[in-house]
Amino acid sequence: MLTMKDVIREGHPTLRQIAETIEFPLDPEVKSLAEDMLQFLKNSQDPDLAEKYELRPGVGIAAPQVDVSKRLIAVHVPSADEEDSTLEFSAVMINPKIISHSVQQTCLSDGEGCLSVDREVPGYVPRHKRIKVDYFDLDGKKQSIRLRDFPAIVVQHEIDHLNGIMFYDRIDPENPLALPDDIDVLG
Ligand SMILES: O=C(O)C[C@@H](Cc1ccccc1)[C@H](O)SCc1ccccc1
Ligand code: NI
Repeated sequence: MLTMKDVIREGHPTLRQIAETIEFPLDPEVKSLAEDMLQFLKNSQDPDLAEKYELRPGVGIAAPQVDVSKRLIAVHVPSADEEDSTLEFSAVMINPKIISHSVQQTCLSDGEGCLSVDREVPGYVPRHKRIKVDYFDLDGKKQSIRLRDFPAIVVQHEIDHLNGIMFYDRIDPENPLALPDDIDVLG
């Protein structure tokens, strides 16, 4: 199982590389890593397992964060409504590509963090409010989905990792708390 010791931290060169496109048929090692990444997120959101294995809670993770420079991400976003246990969005995405997006932007009111960054970096991270993403699933089937708000933010954060981009690269260095016009602040 993946734990925090497998997660590389900022300063490691892999986090600044452009990850390689994954070829099909899928290498069994890639399929196994994908499953481990999704399981890591589920474990990290289980209070008992997170405590037992000292996992930071995560809603997304990209293969470069475990030092595998391939275009593979996992996302596991629980439903926003505590009462409603149905999941909001959970997927392994191979070669994900944002094919269209809204002009309108969004951001989290508390900014963002990263499993590969062991420090607070204050500031708003403007992202597309709505996105259409094409990707391949573990069966090699092409998927095309539309996301908005928090799930969209998570997927953009993870796809950034495939392109060597860290969330703080998107914070305005002159004024981290500046809000672009018409941005929708979440949470
Ligand atoms: O480092 C990662 O890629 C995982 C991040 C992804 C993420 C951070 C900020 C905003 C959206 C996605 C971790 O999930 S950070 C921990 C976390 C947990 C719950 C909600 C937001 C962030
Ligand atoms: Ni991150």
